Amino acid sequence: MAQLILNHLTKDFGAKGPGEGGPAVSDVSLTLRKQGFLALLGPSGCGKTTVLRMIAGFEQPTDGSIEFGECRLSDAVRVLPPEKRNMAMVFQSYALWPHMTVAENVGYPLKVRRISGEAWRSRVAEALSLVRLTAYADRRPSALSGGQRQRVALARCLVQQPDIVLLDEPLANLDQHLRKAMEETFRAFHERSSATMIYVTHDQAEAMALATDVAVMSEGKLLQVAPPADIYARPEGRVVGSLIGRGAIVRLRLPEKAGRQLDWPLLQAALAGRRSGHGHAGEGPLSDVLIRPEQVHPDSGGMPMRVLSSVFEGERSALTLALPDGQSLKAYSNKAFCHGTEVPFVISGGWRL
Ligand SMILES: Nc1ncnc2c1ncn2[C@@H]1O[C@H](COP(=O)(O)OP(=O)(O)OP(=O)(O)O)[C@@H](O)[C@H]1O
Repeated sequence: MAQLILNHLTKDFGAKGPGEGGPAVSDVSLTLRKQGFLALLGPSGCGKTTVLRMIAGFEQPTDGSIEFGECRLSDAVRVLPPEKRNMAMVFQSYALWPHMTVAENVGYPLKVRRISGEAWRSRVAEALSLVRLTAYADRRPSALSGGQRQRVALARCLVQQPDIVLLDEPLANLDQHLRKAMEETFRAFHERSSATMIYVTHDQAEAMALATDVAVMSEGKLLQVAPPADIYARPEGRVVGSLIGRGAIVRLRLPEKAGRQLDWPLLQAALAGRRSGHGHAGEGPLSDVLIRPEQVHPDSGGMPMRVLSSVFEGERSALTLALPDGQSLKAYSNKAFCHGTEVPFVISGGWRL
């Protein structure tokens, strides 16, 4: 299977309204892992859908190119039309034909390719079985739930045996419970299809749960691409640090030679403005430090922090704490704390962004 490569991809719609100016997508370069599952994550308007539409062939880049193996799919001069790319796209709206049955909807792309008879029946049956809709083959989409409709859209995608599957917020219209169930379906779909998948979402938990790689975009630019565990542990910069996972970003003066992975003695010294093994903390340049809630623990030997809020979340409570200098932190605890109490906490680690 060939690799998809985005090469300095740029799209400028030429819009110059108030607050606008830069290109929708700016100089995005990315080599997708073969048969990988890439989640494209970022706030609304950061250019995710525009990247997806350029990959699909619906938009032409203003600059840069898209390659699939040896084949150039798009650049500022030429665009291979969508129907000539072996790609399938799944939309938020499912885009099913209301007058066709589930089986007819799923088999439609095969009909377009003039596949009929036994070959048609067996491929449709296989795709329906994968999304667990065999019993619904003769229903119309109007007689299905939202999750079932999305599974029809997935089966229609699978039946085409595409090289690349593009998914634009496919779970956005489903409730939380169904989204979780559908994540399983997507995983099975990915394993079964051996296609490279690109999944646009602004839900970081969904991205982390599904993807082999997460790409974070902001204001048209690609900020970081890494496997979920890496991007969680070592985010680059404030935007990625605040988008991925829960956590607090605090500003601390750190010695010049402090690394990026910070331990409690160094953090404690920086918070108290004391000398640490790395030099004099509390006097170096100000740095952004990401502290995850699971790194903050109540400990009698810790630093006193004020509990600003304690929210019961079932398996634990989520706390908001105020550091002695007023900055806030998040923590998890099995024990509830009263608002306003001072409790000693230790911060087992932090990551300098
Ligand atoms: N056809 C178009 N003409 C002009 N501007 C456009 C067009 N399509 C998108 N844009 C602009 O490009 C920018 C990126 O839009 P895009 O839809 O790619 O963002 P997104 O990250 O997918 O957002 P969302 O999560 O809200 O769907 C936005 O500022 C948008 O207004």
